[in-house]
Amino acid sequence: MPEQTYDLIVVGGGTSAENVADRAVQGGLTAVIVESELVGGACSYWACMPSKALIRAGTALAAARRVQGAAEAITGQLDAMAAFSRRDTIVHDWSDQSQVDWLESAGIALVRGHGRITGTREVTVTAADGSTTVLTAKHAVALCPGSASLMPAIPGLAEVEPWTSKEATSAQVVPRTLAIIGGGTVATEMATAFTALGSTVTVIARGQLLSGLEPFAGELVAEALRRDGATVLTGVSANSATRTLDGDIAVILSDGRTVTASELLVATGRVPRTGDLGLETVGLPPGHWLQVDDTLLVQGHSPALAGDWLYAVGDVTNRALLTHQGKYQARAAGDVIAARAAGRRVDDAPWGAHVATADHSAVPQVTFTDPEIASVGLTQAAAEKAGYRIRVLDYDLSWLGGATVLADGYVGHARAIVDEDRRVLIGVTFVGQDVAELLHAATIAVVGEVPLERLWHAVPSYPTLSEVWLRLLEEYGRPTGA
Ligand SMILES: Cc1cc2nc3c(=O)[nH]c(=O)nc-3n(C[C@H](O)[C@H](O)[C@H](O)COP(=O)(O)OP(=O)(O)OC[C@H]3O[C@@H](n4cnc5c(N)ncnc54)[C@H](O)[C@@H]3O)c2cc1C
Ligand SMILES: NC(=O)c1ccc[n+]([C@@H]2O[C@H](COP(=O)([O-])OP(=O)(O)OC[C@H]3O[C@@H](n4cnc5c(N)ncnc54)[C@H](O)[C@@H]3O)[C@@H](O)[C@H]2O)c1
Repeated sequence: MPEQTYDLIVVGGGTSAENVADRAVQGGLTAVIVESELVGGACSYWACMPSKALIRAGTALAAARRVQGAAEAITGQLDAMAAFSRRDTIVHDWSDQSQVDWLESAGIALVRGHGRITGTREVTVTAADGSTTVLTAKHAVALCPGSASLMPAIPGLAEVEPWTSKEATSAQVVPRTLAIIGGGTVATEMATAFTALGSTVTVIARGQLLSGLEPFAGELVAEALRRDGATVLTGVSANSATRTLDGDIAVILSDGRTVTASELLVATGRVPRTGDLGLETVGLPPGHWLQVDDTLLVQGHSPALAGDWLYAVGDVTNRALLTHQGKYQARAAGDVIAARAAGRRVDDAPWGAHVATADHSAVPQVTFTDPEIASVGLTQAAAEKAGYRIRVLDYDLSWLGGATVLADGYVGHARAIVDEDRRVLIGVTFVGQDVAELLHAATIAVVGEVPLERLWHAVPSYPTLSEVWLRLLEEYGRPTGA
């Protein structure tokens, strides 16, 4: 059985893993990544990139339709096959060669196969042909196995073999009719994509759409999906599923209705890929999310965890299931692993170089529906629950000169949450066409705890959507200088 030794072993080869390894190597360590499928992970091949590629054809067309003069030039239909082809190019036809080349250029070793912890600082990799390699880490092991689709225990569901996000994002045909169970990010984004591609879509959501965000976000998205021909059912659950004689899937709802569709997508959240990771060998329960501290060290009471050697990064921590947030955690983890290995000072105070402080209070997210949703920090409800003394600022984006120029009949809304005790922003949400690129300014304001008085000096250009910043400040009231 071959054996290899590295300073750092990273299990999983997604975006989080790549960034942990890269930072550790830049910090002077040797690192190996263990990957059982495609280097680059979910984001590149089954999640962010293909889903955004599928959505883009529809939103580009819709944007042109909203500009008199441009709309007249649209004489044909959206070409779904061409959209699939563009998606295939964007995911490199599911080849990870370019990412493998990048690993090599970054000085990171790769072992293909399924990794399992088999002891303290030890990972055994089983390759596709059954052969095994034992890897030993001098300093640390970082677990980055990501997450998988949650399949709820609905009678008949497994038997009808529904799509998960993986089948939806890699689809090669447009289903005539598509039912979607779930009302979160995947459900609303895929409803947006497949409605534009030509499916007749029915969303089955047990609550309101996008219930973790400001309520107006889900309401505007539901309104837009209905306008575009989708059916959005809220406050109903799927009780069972079955195949009909003609091969369709029938979903029986809690209110007695039946939704029949040629495909069914289940988009009800994620589970950690920790069931077969060897966690039991170090006293951790398999199948659970991994608890970490802000330096991404796995928390637990087992003596096998002594010596600060086991880290977890990305979805598996259940902190914020987003590519950019996993990469942020990874930069901190890679740097702190290198610092601890070299006996250098660890900068673990809040907002220090070696901690993922933003996970708690400033997570940005764009939901690529039409209208888009861009949000960071706390919603009004979350801020109230956390006990902040807040003021809520609302503004209708359609009143902006920038919106008037951007699109005829622009629909959108902004909300900012002010912490009245510190007079800083703790949450911002924008909903509307092209608001994604507004988000980073909000993230900087929240992370930087920029006083409202200073924000008056950040002058937005006219006529752009960013003038919403001025309007929100005016809603709050201009400082008098008295
Ligand atoms: C449909 C969809 C769309 C999304 N869109 C966005 C978006 O637009 N923006 C955004 O920020 N986030 C988005 N996300 C979330 C984003 O995809 C994840 O947060 C991100 O991919 C997580 O990265 P990760 O490195 O933690 O895990 P992953 O990317 O899942 O990587 C884990 C890797 O580990 C490998 N692996 C697992 N176990 C083992 C093992 N034992 N041995 C060897 N290898 C193993 C897997 O094969 C996989 O390649 C989306 C998610 C979905 C489902
Ligand atoms: N643009 C983006 O950044 C983007 C896009 C897609 C996914 N993601 C990430 O991927 C993660 C997974 O997305 P998701 O949409 O699967 O999860 P989610 O948590 O966003 O939504 C899950 C939905 O399923 C519903 N649900 C849960 N259990 C159910 C059940 N038993 N029956 C019926 N409904 C049920 C919930 O009420 C919720 O509406 C998210 O956390 C998100 O951060 C991000």
